[in-house]
Amino acid sequence: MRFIKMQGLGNDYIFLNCLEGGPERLPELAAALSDRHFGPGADGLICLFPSKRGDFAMRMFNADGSEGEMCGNGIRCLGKLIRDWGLSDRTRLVIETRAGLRLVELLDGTDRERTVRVDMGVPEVGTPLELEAAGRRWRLTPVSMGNPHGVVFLENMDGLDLEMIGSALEKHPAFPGGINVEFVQVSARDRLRMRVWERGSGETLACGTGACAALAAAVSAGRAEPAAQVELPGGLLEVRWDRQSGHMDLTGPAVTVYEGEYPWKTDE
Ligand SMILES: N[C@@H](CCC[C@H](N)C(=O)O)C(=O)O
Repeated sequence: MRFIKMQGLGNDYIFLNCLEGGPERLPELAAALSDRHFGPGADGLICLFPSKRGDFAMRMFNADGSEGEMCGNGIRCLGKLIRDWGLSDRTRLVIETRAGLRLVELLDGTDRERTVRVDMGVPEVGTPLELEAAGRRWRLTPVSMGNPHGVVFLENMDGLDLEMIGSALEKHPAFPGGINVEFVQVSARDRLRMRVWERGSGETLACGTGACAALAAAVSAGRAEPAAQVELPGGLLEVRWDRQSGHMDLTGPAVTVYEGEYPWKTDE
């Protein structure tokens, strides 16, 4: 089975072309491909499918095989890949996700790396909650970007035990389906520093939907302007919230890493 590995700010995924039908047992395959010791290694799997509502459809699976609704870094990579595979020469593509239709716009770039902008839809910001996790109380703002997030503001992120606190909040009983958790330090009104613990994948170097959730929570709390840079361990994402339409857009890189073959037997 042929695959391509790509990354956006180090948030890396294995991509499969499933336009003619995908392999069986996708959740199990996602976990096998994502394994960083016994497989190619990635934060998850993204599959390209045909769509009746958009130009193409995408399904994304986390490293543990669970299926997510949307992936901001992954959809940018998929936009580049559709062009690289010669499936479309358009620079604007509508991609169907489990979170709805998303417009992907290919900007400048090379064969290896391209800047891509995505209309991420309208964020839904909930009322902040006080939660007990890992022996402490946390104030968390729930945000839906089509997938569930919880944003925690910190004065200083140095020394944060992301694995312990992130995993406790991810699986908190208040969120039966789990959440992605963003820890955010507001460095300036147009710059946020963020670390993320992703549902089903653990710590990742970046998260596109998470960066949008962080800005939506920060603007709603009066802490930031609606256009900001989000600084992640993997690099910078540009996020802009158009307060008139309510839509947020996300701009960042999409990078091809390598192409490979994986011995996946469909009859196992
Ligand atoms: N890394 C992604 C988000 C991936 C989905 C997530 N783990 C979930 O289960 O919702 C991004 O760039 O948005």
